[in-house]
Amino acid sequence: MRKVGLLGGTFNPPHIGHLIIANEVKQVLGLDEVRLMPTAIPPHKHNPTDATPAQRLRMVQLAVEGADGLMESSFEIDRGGVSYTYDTMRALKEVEPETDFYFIIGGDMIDILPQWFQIEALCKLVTFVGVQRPGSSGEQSVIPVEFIDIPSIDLSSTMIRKRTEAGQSIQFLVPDPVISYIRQEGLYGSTTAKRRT
Ligand SMILES: Nc1ncnc2c1ncn2[C@@H]1O[C@H](COP(=O)(O)OP(=O)(O)OP(=O)(O)O)[C@@H](O)[C@H]1O
Ligand SMILES: O=C(O)c1ccc[n+]([C@@H]2O[C@H](COP(=O)([O-])O)[C@@H](O)[C@H]2O)c1
Repeated sequence: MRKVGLLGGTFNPPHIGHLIIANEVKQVLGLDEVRLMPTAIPPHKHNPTDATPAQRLRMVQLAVEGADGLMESSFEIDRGGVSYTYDTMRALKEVEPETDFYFIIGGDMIDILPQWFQIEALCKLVTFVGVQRPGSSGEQSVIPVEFIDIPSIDLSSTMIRKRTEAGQSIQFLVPDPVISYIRQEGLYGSTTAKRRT
């Protein structure tokens, strides 16, 4: 059986927290690969209007370029609509019945896991892997989650958007090719921030 990690997210934009989590979990669980999979429409979040699904997918591609064992997945964006993980996993299991999937979630997600669509059936399709996130409650979940100890990273896409909007540097927080893309596309108000990032 192949062991594949999935890090689903909005990735608006991707940041080094995403890459560190994916890489740490891959190493600790001995996964063959981890796929960063941007949602089409996120189920429990405002649908981003500042970056399109195609732009978020492109940023994820640029973020994982050259990273050993990390790759992007366009599976949810290709499907379109609201990206319920249960629907995704049922579809993925049909395409790859011989793969064991490990779905990675940060501490903030663990808190709302019981409210996910078809959560009990979903638990039979994936192993949830939890990583801590500053500001979220510790390693407790009513849903079975395998917790993994990784360096805690106090970073979010919201912080990156705010810094960009304010013309502050996002260097080292976001991979360089993604920073260039953000500028090129004028995302998050970056046209005014150009000289300072
Ligand atoms: N710094 C972090 N530490 C732990 N988990 C994280 C971190 N950043 C993101 N994650 C996890 O990665 C997944 C995808 O996150 P997402 O793309 O929504 O980024 P975000 O930083 O949470 O975005 P936003 O600030 O826009 O809400 C989620 O499971 C989230 O909990
Ligand atoms: O399926 C659900 O009900 C569900 C509810 C909330 C979040 N998720 C998934 O969790 C991942 C992280 O979500 P987000 O909102 O932090 O980008 C992403 O892959 C979402 O599709 C899934």
